[in-house]
Amino acid sequence: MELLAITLVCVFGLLFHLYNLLITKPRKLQLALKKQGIVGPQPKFLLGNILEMKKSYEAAKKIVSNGDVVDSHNCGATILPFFDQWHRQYGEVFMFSLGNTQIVHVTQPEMVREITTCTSLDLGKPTYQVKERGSLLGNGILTSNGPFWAHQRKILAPELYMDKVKGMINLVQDSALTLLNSWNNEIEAQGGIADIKIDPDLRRFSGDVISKACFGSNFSKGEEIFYKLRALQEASSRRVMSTGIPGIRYIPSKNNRETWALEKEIKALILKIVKEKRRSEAAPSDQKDLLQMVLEGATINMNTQNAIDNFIVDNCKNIYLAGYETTAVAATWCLMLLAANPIWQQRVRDEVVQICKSRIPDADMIRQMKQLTMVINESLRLYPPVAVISREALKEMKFGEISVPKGVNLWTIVTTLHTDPKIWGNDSYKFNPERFANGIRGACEFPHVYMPFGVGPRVCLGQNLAIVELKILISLILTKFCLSISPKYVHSPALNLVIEPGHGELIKMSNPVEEIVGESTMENKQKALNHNDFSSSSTTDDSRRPIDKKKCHLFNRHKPVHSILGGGKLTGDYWFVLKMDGSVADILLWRKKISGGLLAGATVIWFLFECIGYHLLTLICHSLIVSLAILFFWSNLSLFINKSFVELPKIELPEELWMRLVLLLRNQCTSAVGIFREVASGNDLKKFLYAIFSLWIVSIVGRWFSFLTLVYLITVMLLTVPFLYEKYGDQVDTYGEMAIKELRKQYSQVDEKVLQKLPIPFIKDSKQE
Ligand code: HEM
Repeated sequence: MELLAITLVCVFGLLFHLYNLLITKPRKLQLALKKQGIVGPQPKFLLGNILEMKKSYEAAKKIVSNGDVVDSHNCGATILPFFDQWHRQYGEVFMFSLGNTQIVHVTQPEMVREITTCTSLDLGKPTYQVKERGSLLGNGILTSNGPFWAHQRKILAPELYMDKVKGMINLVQDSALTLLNSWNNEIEAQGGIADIKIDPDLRRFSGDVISKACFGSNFSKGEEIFYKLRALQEASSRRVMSTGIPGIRYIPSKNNRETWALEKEIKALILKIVKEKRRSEAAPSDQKDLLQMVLEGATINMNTQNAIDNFIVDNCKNIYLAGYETTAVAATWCLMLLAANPIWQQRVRDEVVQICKSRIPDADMIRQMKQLTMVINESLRLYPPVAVISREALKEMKFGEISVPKGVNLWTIVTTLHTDPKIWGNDSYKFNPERFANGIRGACEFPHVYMPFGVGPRVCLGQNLAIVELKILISLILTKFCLSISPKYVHSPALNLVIEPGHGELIKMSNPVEEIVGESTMENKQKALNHNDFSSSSTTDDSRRPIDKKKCHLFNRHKPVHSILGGGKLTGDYWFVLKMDGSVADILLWRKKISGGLLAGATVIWFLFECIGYHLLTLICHSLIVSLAILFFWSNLSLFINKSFVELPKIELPEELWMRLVLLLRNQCTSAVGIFREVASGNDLKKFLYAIFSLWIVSIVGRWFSFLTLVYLITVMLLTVPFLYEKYGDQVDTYGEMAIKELRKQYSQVDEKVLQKLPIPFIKDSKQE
């Protein structure tokens, strides 16, 4: 009897709770809003307006366009079509429901300003997000509220300030070069022009950057986390349209089971990295990565190990998710817009070439890129990765004339605000970066409605890093490739937590020369020729002029000397040697001050050993004696004068540089062995004779000089011949061609009179060929 009574009380209690949750509470909130004149579409029991939204979304998705018609960019009409319709019907402020969650839609500029810049902790991230995306985001910085959020922001923010981001530029450059290298290989493999699906590659790029920024030297392990997070994100976005339906996240459906398994695996992977990091803490490093900051923050105000673990795991996931997908889609849309607008593409390319002058863009250079900034701003206006900024009133609050009851959500639709013709003018759906010529203030009447990175206290923490990534990547891509929209591209923006191309992003990419030759004017062709190679930038300096393909060049070369010497070359497996290859070319062509120093150093060494008769070991010992004596006396003298000990700087040889050197040496040795094999294989008589002749010449020259003099002469030649050849290439080419013709004549005479008469069969074959 007692048991029956308890069961009945429990059942009635549950029913009452459900009635309150599903009917009374939403009705109360709707009534409170209605009283203030806020209306909206009629919600259905349990689902609210979800079915209507789903139907409208599916209908809009069917209207897709191909690459030829990407000239109007109303992506809001495809991804959030119901808002357009409700906006027209109910005005700038209206309400709707997602399940039992009540939402007020706001696009009225003044009210938007009040909401987004509100600093009260009573306005926070919607609580339904924590429930719905708990497995993806946990209670990290993106979803948490109140003092816990403020604590997380305090820990993470300083790590993403501009001065820290400047320290990450190297890793952004490296990741960008890896991407360019892979595209270059693909284009070369397909004969100079290729349709490339850029979005997965761009995700890999931004994931790579975040992995390195987050996990430092452990970044390779971050890759596995990255793939699992992507899968978790896909599983979570499949649930977007069931947002707000109570209890649905507890049902062990296939999707939910997949989500739970991934969540567990990701947690285990992150904690494994943390464990390894703690173990290696015996040798603390000055360079703190983001994970290090999270680890230090986790120990403050946390009582249990589980709370510490959750803090670490949630924030790692949050940074990853906040940073990689958003930046990747931002880059994707920006490249799509540049591919569809060749004039802007060329404008930005010209600017980059002029600023970078054959160097890889750095912090200072990207700061000067005004045209690129305008293009990125316009791209983020038309395709903001984050479509909705949402908040929840955690207590009753007032915005303008409207009193917002506790529990009501406020949604600001970024796509609507970014394309409203009343704010941006009649061309609001067109790509026109010129509108940002005078910055954001000059572009629209209400600058605060431009919010690709949000505004106010919860503004994006990673915007500096994102902009640096975008600028470095896009500037490098434009100087290396020419972009156009592939005919196979289907323009269909889709909402999967971020706004992304629904069918992927296909861009036709080619070496700039080939592309423009095919479809544009001679003037463009000449311009593109100037941009043929990243390292051979277009400048007024005659020594860097582009190669004229019609003219005969020595050894039939069709590339500038700098490029032949390896400058900006993007092939080969060891992409990280690239930067050094570029530097070698710069040094040989006297584009770096070090060239003079090298020549002078080589001359001094040669003079000491060869002319004065100094010995290597003696020189090393004498140098060490002098430097040790100077430092010893200086340390003691400074102690005497300043009364403080002068500590000598700790010198650590950079591991990366040594790796590069060793790899470069290994590559050169491998290619030398390859050439030896090829010549020795007996297939090419001409090559064989060239090799024998060259070695014979070297053996004679070797007899005339000592080894050191020979090395010195080679150094002098390396530092003078390419430089002089680049400067006086035309004259050298003319005389060189004459000399080669003469040599060929002599060779054919020898061939006819001697070689053909020898009874060796392959000589005759080679002649026929
Ligand atoms: C183009 C790239 C990016 C875009 C468009 C973007 C956009 C945004 C937006 C709109 C918000 C604010 C959401 C709101 O107010 O509710 C935000 C927050 C945030 N973003 Fe980004 N983001 C980008 C890149 C990054 C990167 C690279 C990182 C980290 C490395 C990052 C870390 C964060 C964090 C931690 C927050 C939460 C701030 C808080 O709630 O206090 N974002 N982002």
